[in-house]
Amino acid sequence: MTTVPAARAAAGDAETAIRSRRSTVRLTAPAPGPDELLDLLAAAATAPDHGQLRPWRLIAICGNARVRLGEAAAEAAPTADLAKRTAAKHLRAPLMLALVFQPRDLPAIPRWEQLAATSAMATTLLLLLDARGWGGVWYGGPYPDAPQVRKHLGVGDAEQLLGYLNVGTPVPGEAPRSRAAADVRSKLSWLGDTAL
Ligand SMILES: Cc1cc2nc3c(=O)[nH]c(=O)nc-3n(C[C@H](O)[C@H](O)[C@H](O)COP(=O)(O)O)c2cc1C
Repeated sequence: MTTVPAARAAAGDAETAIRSRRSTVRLTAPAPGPDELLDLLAAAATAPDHGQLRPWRLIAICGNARVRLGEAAAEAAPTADLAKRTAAKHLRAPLMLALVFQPRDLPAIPRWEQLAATSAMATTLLLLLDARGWGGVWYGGPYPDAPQVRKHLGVGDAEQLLGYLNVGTPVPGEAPRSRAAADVRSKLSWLGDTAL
């Protein structure tokens, strides 16, 4: 049985991990391998999820597969310059995790709840990566809805690409970015007696 002090210590660890997490843009090799990724994913899949639908899947893209995906995305760019920049964006991390949303048509669990569950899983995964010393950042694109990208990744008609989690090792020597505390006072209102 977990004792109260032990539970408090664990909560402290979790809070420290949450408060210190930052997205890492500058990433290098290595990235977590298949076994560690599955382990992390199993932990991330514990995020709140109405009905435990897990309405998502990930496609891990590494090595030359990033080049080929970059070429497919570049086809969607309107200019040659943007095409070049788009292709380069696929080489910024050793591992890209394409996040594919798979909503199901269920009256009791609307699409927005399934999207929220998917987002909760993704942010939990980023937090776990950060806590283990890996770096990660969520990008919405490039061109997640482009037919070339969808076809290349095999995104089905009923699915939606929610961008990529770029994953790898934070570039050594970069100072951790500090974070200004958010002023959330205007974000919380109460109804009822606050003397709890
Ligand atoms: C769904 C989603 C998509 C995002 N897409 C982009 C993006 O395309 N480009 C970008 O610079 N940041 C994007 N961000 C923001 C970064 O992932 C990151 O959260 C932001 O840079 C703040 O850094 P922090 O997580 O350390 O606070 C996205 C975030 C989310 C949740």
